[in-house]
Amino acid sequence: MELPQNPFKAALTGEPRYGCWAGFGTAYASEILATVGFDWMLIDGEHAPNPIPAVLSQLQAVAPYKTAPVVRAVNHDPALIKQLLDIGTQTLMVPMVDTAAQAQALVEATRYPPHGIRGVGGGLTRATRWDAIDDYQARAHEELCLIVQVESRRGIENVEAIAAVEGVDGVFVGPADLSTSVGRAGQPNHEEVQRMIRHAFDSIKAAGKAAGILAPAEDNAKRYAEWGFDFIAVGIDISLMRQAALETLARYKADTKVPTGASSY
Ligand SMILES: O=C(O)C(=O)C[C@H](O)[C@@H](O)CO
Repeated sequence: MELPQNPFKAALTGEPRYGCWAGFGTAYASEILATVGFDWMLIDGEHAPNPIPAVLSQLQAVAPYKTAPVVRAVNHDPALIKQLLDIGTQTLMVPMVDTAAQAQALVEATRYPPHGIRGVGGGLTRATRWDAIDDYQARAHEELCLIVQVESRRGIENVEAIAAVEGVDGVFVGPADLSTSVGRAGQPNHEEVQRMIRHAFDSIKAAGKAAGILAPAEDNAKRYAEWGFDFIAVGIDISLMRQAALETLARYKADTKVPTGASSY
C-alpha cells in the first residue's frame, strides 16, 4: 500500500488552520472531537494523561475523520519519539525547544540513518502498516512533520536559528509557558510578551516555516490569524466541556459561579 499522505503537512501554509487541544486521554473523547470539523487536533502527551497506548488508540479512533492528529511528546527523548513515530504519528510536536542544537537533535530522532538515529521497527509497527507499505523506510520523512515549540525567553532569543534548522517544518509558540518564563504568568497580552510573539512569528516566516500558536481567547486567535499564523489552536476540549457544564448548571442553580469563559491566552 501507499505511504499515507499527511494532511496536516499538506495544508500547513496558506489560510489559517484551526485546531483544538485534546486533553481527555481517551479514544472516545478524541473521536467525538474529530467529528466537529477542526482542521487538526493536538493529542497532548505533555500535560494530558497520554502514555503510548492511549495515543495509539486515539490515532486509530480519529483516522477515519478529516481532522488531522498532531501528537505532542512529553520531552525530547529519542526513544519516546521512536515509539510515537512507530505507532503512526505523522505530525509530532515537541515542547520546550530552546536552541538550534536541540531542534537538530529532534530532526535526527525522526530520521533513519544516515540522516538520523531512528531505529528500524519495520513490520512490528503501525507506521509501516506492519510492512504493508513497501518503501516506508525510504519515504517516511516525506510525510513526517516536525513542529518544535518555542516557549521561553531563551527559545525566543534563538528562534531564528531554531526555525532555520532543516527538517523543522514548523514552530509553535506556547504563550502560557512563554509569559510565565518572563515573569508575566497569565498575561500573554502583556506588551513584552506580545513583542516576543511577534518577533517569533516574523522569524519563523522569514525562515519559510509554518507558524503555530495556542489562542483559545477569540480576540487573540483573530489577531494571530490576521498576522498570518498558519495553525492556531482555538480551543481546549476539557475547558470547553467544563464551561458548557457550568453554564448549563447555572440555568438551574443560581449560586453556580460561571467564569466569563474567556481564556487569557
Ligand atoms: O505554553 C503554552 O501555551 C503551551 O505549550 C500550551 C500549554 O501547554 C497548554 O497545555 C495550556 O493549557
